[in-house]
Amino acid sequence: MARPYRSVLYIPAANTRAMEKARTLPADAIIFDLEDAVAPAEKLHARELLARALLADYGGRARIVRINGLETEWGEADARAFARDADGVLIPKVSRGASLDRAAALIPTTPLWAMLETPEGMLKAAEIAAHPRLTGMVMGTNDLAKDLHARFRPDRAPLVAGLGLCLLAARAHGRIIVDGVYNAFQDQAGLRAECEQGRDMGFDGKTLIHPDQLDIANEVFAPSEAEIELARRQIAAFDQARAQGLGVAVLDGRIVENLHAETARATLAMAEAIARSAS
Ligand SMILES: CC(C)(COP(=O)(O)OP(=O)(O)OC[C@H]1O[C@@H](n2cnc3c(N)ncnc32)[C@H](O)[C@@H]1OP(=O)(O)O)[C@@H](O)C(=O)NCCC(=O)NCCSC(=O)C[C@H](O)C(=O)O
Ligand SMILES: [Mg+2]
Repeated sequence: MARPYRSVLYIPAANTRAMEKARTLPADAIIFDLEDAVAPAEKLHARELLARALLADYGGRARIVRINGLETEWGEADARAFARDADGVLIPKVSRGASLDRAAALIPTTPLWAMLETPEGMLKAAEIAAHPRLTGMVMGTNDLAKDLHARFRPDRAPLVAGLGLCLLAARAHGRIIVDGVYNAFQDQAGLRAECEQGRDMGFDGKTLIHPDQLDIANEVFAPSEAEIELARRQIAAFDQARAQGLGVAVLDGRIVENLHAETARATLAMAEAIARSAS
């Protein structure tokens, strides 16, 4: 069944106030971060705080834990601590498919997610996406820009090749894929433009760093009323054509074929999933 990942909010696991607040925020998913948002001196404390926080009710929000890399002194214990109590475990800086094998052994049943944020990860996106235990992919555009020596630009031109490779890989293997963060969390117009770019490329949603970014991501990544109405009309027109023994319908001067009807049905399924998650 379709599940929305329009808005995926990072929360530093050392921040108890933010973890509590997130229980009422309109996020489709939360990433509780033990990695880059937690200082080394706080790592063990953050792990304890997060274990306690996850006992609380987060409603329908997917609870994903970003652990420290398995090559670090904290990663393996993080993995063991959250192998059962999260809805997903997110492994940072995954650069090849085999990097997920160790995580898969430590975390036998909980869905695995991978951060795609290194140049090697872009080049190996297909083998990462093909890993049988993988559920979703998250773009780490800050780390990627750093490793590429790229500059931040509104059109994200330096990152587009990597974003595209990861999208191709995710779609080829049926994985969820969520775009990277927009750092200037008070710049609503810039966030909207970047969400629209990500949506148009094909991402399921955007990772976010501040509650003020939630409404824009939820709006941009949801089907609009006009899209829902068009989808209903496309399905009706196609069904009618089929009933007449035709393979193609024409609606508003455009063809509607089976593939368009499939997209229309996916649009309606997502709209229903969003409505369910809001109720
Ligand atoms: C960016 C922030 C440090 C700003 O924090 P702050 O100054 O406290 O913000 P506000 O005063 O405006 O906060 C208002 C209220 O909202 C709550 N809050 C703030 N942020 C969050 C959040 N992320 N989730 C839930 N709630 C949040 C505050 O507690 C205030 O509540 P109240 O007391 O009721 O008024 C801060 O937003 C922050 O730390 N954001 C997350 C940063 C983070 O997680 N970074 C790591 C992930 S990004 C990354 O690593 C990407 C990737 O790997 C890559 O390579 O690109
Ligand atoms: Mg990163």
